[in-house]
Amino acid sequence: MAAIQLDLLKVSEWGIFSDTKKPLIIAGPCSAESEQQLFETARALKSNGVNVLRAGIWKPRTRPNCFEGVGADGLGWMRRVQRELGMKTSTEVANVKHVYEALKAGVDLLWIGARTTANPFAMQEIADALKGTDIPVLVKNPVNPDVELWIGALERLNMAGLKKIGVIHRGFSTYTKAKYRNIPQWQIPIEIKRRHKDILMICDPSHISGKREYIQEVSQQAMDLGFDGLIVESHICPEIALSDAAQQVTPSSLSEILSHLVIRNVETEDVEYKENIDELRARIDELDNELLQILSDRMKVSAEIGKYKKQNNITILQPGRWDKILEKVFQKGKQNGLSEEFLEKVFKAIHQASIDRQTEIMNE
Ligand SMILES: C=C(O[C@@H]1C=C(C(=O)O)C=C[C@H]1O)C(=O)O
Repeated sequence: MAAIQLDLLKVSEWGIFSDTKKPLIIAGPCSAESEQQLFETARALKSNGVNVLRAGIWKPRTRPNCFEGVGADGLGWMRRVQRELGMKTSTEVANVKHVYEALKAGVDLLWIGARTTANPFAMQEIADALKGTDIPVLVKNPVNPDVELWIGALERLNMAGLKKIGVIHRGFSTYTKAKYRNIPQWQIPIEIKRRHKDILMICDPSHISGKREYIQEVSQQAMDLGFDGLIVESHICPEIALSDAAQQVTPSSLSEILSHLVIRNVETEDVEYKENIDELRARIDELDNELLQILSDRMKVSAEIGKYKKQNNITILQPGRWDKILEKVFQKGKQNGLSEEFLEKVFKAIHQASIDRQTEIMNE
């Protein structure tokens, strides 16, 4: 299907962030647990310059019998935060009932959780329920690394007339034990940015990290990749949090993390920088041309091999040969400072394309 260009309103016109200088910050507890916990956290965040509070009211938990949020009671506490602290508030909605209750309670911004984004039926129902409103909505990536599903959710909201739409990158579920709770796979949000240059991009370092000690590095990486802001889980007393205790930070640790962030520019007018970068990019362009020529030559040889295999009734896949290639590539790569992880991705893609070409030949 052809890409739909989203009709978006700039974040400066959302009426949410008083200052749209990067990084935009949304912070607050994973869950609203009590009026006191929510209010004290909000007050501490506010005194550290945070103006948009986040809090989960309905918590989609993986297993039953976990704390599943305080429900509609928490919406009243959010109202108090708006009234007494002058902060904006945000929460997650996962179904039509949540949408109506959050709208009725005057929540300022909604976000869609990863499990909901992954479900087009739920997304369509939510989009229909939001029709006629102009509330800002941030869409978390689906749990699986599927760019189309993520964009599909944005398109459903946009087609319902919402223009204050952005994304939250919270990483992707994994079966394997990895450093981070949800692996970032940065190429997925990078692809979103490539297709929708003006979309607001927020990173959720808390859910990517799973542990508070990694929040700084993930936040910095997000800034270096041009994200507009961060949504961070912050709790007045993380140790006793009812959900996600290991990844929440106190409001003062959050300030500390933010104060260490280096915010870089996308471009500069500096003439010398521009000249030098142009020269280096010309070299990259030349190398890319060589790379393309080499890939094309390799594919031609693979096609010849395919024809020869067909004549001799030989299988396309040759596991022994493929294993030797990988082994040699890893060894040479090591001497040239290229990681196995990187080379494995590149050569697996090349091998697959080579097999696809030979399959076409076999079927001719
Ligand atoms: C090209 C061949 O066919 C397949 C593709 C390979 C490749 O692209 O390097 C290697 C082994 C085979 O699985 C071959 O048999 O050499």
